[in-house]
Amino acid sequence: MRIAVPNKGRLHEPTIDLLERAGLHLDNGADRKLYADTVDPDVTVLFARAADIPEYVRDGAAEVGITGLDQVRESGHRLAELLDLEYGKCRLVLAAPEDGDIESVEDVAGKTVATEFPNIARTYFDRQEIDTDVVEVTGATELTPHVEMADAIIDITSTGTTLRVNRLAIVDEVLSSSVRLFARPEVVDEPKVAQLVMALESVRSAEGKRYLMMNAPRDKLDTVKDVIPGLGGPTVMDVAGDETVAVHAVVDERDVFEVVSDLKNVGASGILVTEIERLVE
Ligand SMILES: Nc1ncnc2c1ncn2[C@@H]1O[C@H](COP(=O)(O)OP(=O)(O)OP(=O)(O)O)[C@@H](O)[C@H]1O
Ligand SMILES: O=P(O)(O)OC[C@H]1O[C@H](OP(=O)(O)OP(=O)(O)O)[C@H](O)[C@@H]1O
Ligand SMILES: [Mg+2]
Repeated sequence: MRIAVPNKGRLHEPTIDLLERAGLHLDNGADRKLYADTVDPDVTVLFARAADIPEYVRDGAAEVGITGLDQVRESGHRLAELLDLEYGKCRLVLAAPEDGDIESVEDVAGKTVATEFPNIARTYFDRQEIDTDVVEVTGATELTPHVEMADAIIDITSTGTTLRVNRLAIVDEVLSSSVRLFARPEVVDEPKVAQLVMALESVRSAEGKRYLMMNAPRDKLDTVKDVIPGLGGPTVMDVAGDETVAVHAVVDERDVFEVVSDLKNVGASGILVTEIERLVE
């Protein structure tokens, strides 16, 4: 199985990090190569531009790909979405100069809109039957209204800083995007693909969770159990001697602060809090 992942830019590192945490360690020195082997002899990682990944997958150069939903929509290819990986969150918006007279989508009729996403833009305007001239640019889209190249833009925003700095206001949201795992429809049932989905899901399930281990007096076990907010009941193990048991549990990271002091108060000792790499549910 070949997995196409972004070769650079903001999506590169979190994607490599996710694959690593999923246990698919990439060969050393993978960073500057075009592809990398992994610990699994049947899995290779291909590095491609985020915008080209849908084409790699459609074409069969890779079975699956990891890239933004915006890129898949822009490509127009029909790919199966297997997982929302929930990073690279951004919105594609229609924006226009703050002090101009474009306040709704209808105001863009007969005007020019610059974008890196011409296919998404045309579909968006066609659906609303708004006749607009879409001009394709490959970056710095926010500049175009200031140099009379365009009256409005369709571009990515996340914090809103770039729009604000360029005195552009959001007129409408075109698409809400995040990074997804995509596959060619024909391969979705292949065992290797299912294995990858499970591995990536297990990393996501472990995020924000901690593993608690402690000793507790056997006669306090019920109170200890009451204090632990459960993802299922805790695991209880006998330890040498009759009076003490070991208790293990998975808890939400945001509960740890309170739970640990509660546990201490009800008699637990030797409390350990550790990170969880993966959680297969
Ligand atoms: N500001 C942002 N916040 C969150 N996600 C973003 C942002 N900009 C882009 N993305 C997501 O990252 C994807 C890749 O963006 P892009 O191709 O522009 O690469 P980049 O990371 O910006 O690097 P470069 O522009 O230097 O090539 C986009 O398709 C989108 O899904
Ligand atoms: O709402 P904000 O947080 O300001 O983010 C939005 C900006 O981020 C992206 O640009 P990027 O930084 O990737 O530069 P690029 O134009 O070179 O892709 C995007 O094209 C916007 O310009
Ligand atoms: Mg960018």
